[in-house]
Amino acid sequence: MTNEKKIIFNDVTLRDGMHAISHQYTVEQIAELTRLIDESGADIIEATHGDGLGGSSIQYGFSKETEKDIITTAVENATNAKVGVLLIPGIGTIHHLNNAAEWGAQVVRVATHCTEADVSEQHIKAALGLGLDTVGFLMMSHRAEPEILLEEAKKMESYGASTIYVVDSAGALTMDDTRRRVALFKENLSADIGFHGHNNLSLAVANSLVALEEGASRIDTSLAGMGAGAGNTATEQLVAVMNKLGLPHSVDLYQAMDIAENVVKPLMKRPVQIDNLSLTLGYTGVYSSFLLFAERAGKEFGVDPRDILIKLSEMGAVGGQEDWITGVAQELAKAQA
Ligand SMILES: CC[C@H](O)CC(=O)C(=O)O
Ligand SMILES: [Mn+2]
Repeated sequence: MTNEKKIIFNDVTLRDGMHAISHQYTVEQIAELTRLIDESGADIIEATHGDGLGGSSIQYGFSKETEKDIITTAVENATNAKVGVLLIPGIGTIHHLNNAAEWGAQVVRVATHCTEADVSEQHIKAALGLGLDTVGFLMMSHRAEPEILLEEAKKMESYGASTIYVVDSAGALTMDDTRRRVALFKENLSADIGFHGHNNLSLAVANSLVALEEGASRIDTSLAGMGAGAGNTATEQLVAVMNKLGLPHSVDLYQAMDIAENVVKPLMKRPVQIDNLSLTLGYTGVYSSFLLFAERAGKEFGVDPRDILIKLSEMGAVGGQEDWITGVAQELAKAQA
């Protein structure tokens, strides 16, 4: 690998990690984690509801703290790292974005389904107008062939995004799938490239390394993998491998290990791990954040949550369609009876 430029670490423990605890971080936990993640050397700390700005709702689950408290707490406790937010157009609006910038957020990732980049135009332009580091985030990237994904990435680049992400929301990409997508971006975009992985098929670290090999310069990680499904690329694991490979970055391995072990793992109510359900997410290509919803619906209606996920995959469910889950569980229960 020939990366000479420092790889930017975008920590998502306080955003994707929200999914794993149904968005229940307290301001005290956000303050402590921000301080520790900042001290460990991460470059960007993303902090919002798991579904981004405006996500706290009956549809996605209410967060414990207000959006303002989440963002301002992160901003007040980050000394070196920039604080970032996620914005899914339609869930969050430009009004939310204006607030986030006023509260001190410096990075925004405008996230769309991988074939819907056109809905990001006004949000990307608004973010640029606010002077934010503006990133395009193509969710469920496994659902678009590399050439189609590139066309969508080009749209985000044309709107002004300076970094574009391949996002493996379902943890469904194989290493070759990742390589083809990132390599095509590298050949055809002038924007920087990022990769966001989930570990449902146990490939998050491997896919992140492949992305780095192909020229990605930003990488998403979370401590102990704290994130949706089987979690994200675990910071401490990726750092250990990058150190062995001599890849440049600024995260301290022991600090990352200690925060993961002593602070983040004790917060997990349900272990963030590869189990039958999270493996099914990766295997069938279903949104990682559907895990807890499917598990709950399975219990409520007496059906195997794997069957719920398989049905959602057949239906082509995308992020934001959490409301389908109860209906699917009900139908399966009826068919079973
Ligand atoms: C629902 C938003 C989602 O969690 C964004 C993300 O991290 C992903 O698509 O993986
Ligand atoms: Mn994610």
